[in-house]
Amino acid sequence: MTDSGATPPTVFVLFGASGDLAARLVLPAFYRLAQEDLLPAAWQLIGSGRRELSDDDFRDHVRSKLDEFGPKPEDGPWEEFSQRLRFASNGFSVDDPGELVDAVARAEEELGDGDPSSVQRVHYLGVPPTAFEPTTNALGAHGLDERSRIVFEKPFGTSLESFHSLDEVVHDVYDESAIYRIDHFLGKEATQQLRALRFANGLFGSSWDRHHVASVQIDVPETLDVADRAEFYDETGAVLDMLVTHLFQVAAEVAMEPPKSLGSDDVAQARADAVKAFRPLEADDVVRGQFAGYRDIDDVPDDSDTETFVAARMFVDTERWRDVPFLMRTGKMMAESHQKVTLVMRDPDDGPYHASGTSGTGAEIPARGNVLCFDLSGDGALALSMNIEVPGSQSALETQWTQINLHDAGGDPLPPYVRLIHDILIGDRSLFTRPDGLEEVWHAAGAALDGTTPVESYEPGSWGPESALRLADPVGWALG
Ligand SMILES: NC(=O)C1=CN([C@@H]2O[C@H](COP(=O)(O)OP(=O)(O)OC[C@H]3O[C@@H](n4cnc5c(N)ncnc54)[C@H](OP(=O)(O)O)[C@@H]3O)[C@@H](O)[C@H]2O)C=CC1
Ligand SMILES: O=C1O[C@H](COP(=O)(O)O)[C@@H](O)[C@H](O)[C@H]1O
Repeated sequence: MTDSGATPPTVFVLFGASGDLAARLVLPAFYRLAQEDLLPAAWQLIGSGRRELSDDDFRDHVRSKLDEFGPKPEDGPWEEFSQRLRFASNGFSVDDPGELVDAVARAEEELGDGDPSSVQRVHYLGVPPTAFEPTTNALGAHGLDERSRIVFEKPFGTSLESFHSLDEVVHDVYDESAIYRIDHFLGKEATQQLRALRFANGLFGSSWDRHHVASVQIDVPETLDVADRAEFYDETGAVLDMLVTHLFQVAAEVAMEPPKSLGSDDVAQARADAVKAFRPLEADDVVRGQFAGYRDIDDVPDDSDTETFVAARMFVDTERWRDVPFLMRTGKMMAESHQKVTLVMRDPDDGPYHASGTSGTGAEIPARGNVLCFDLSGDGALALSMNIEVPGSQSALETQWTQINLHDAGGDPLPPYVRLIHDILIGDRSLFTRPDGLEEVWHAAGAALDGTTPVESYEPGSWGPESALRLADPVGWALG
């Protein structure tokens, strides 16, 4: 990890500073960066919001969120950290900049050591997608775009049309090189291991295709509820919140052709090319669901048709992946929480253990016995299952697992938001999405987004609607 001590003094403006994302992910990441000495030598964080808060109110808010979500602040380091927090009230729009312009000017006076224009600005839009365009326009209108990078949360647009409109607005104000579109699943350590495993190991690299892989599964069930962010969630739903964002980007990481290099442009190009090869989803390839009781949540309309679950079967139209289903599934209030990428390997076509084999052992190859699995959650892990002969039996085969936990492999695994915010501060764009890759997402989303598939009910604590199980036939889901 590069020390960002050499980066210029920075004022980091966090729009949506009172929200769920800020509380659970961005503020904890910032605190961790401070503790690991990975922030610029001089910095301030200005929270921005429509409500009226003093700097001290905001500090209390941040402290309470760190107490809740960690890392737990200790008194000394907290004092030092909290002195750098400010809040700019009364929103920020083209017509009314609220307190933000003045707050940024003050921060730059304090940080710039006599030269406020030496201070770099980072604007982080942790607000709902509907606020992306107006906030970007306001940055341009009030001159805060100068010397700045801008960071968008996902989803970047909610349809092909809104993607184009947002992309145009953003490029009117910003050059592409200053734009960082976050998809934090790309920042997970285990997602990056997909590349290492495949390109640094002949065994796996040579098996990474339709001749060896029966199905690719990207499975992110969550036991999590949505009650804390019901208003946002009901406008968004699982397709936009997870499928066409995180799950598609991870699918592109699996499906990509070898990039020319591991440099940021080549990797982003390979990912974008993979998305271009996604075949648009048809109605038969998509199951949407809503958990029973969802409509009883405060802020959810009684007749809401928002999906809290989606499963999709996608094909990637490249020679490498022809006819291999990429199965994706995610939902709230499900039976278990996981974030797994699984390559279910094909059984041998022939040979003594094959059903038509002549070994006479009678041993059957266990279903889904040879599987490569990446656990994206936490610090990440890789696991491989193999069919072995039960010692001494000479006839029975059973499946055994071996696992590597990434935190045992040395190094310093960082949570994705810590890694990505650090990359923004030092200007490394390799783990961020590009407009060419994102535009194709809207074509590939097809029937998942066009409302042609019904929303089926499922029981909280289950694996989603029954019909989602059938999508995975004949291989079946590796989880559940
Ligand atoms: N929560 C999560 O786990 C994740 C969220 N994201 C993305 O982060 C973004 C924010 O999500 P989240 O924090 O959950 O959402 P919230 O609903 O919690 O909204 C964040 C904050 O944005 C402000 N806000 C709300 N509406 C508007 C508006 N129309 N104009 C300006 N500001 C507004 C509010 O602050 P105030 O009232 O003070 O102005 C609110 O507290 C979304 O794009 C989401 O997709 C991405 C990954 C994970
Ligand atoms: O972006 C989102 O991601 C989280 C899951 O990711 P995690 O890394 O925080 O576990 C998901 O719960 C949320 O709905 C979504 O907005």
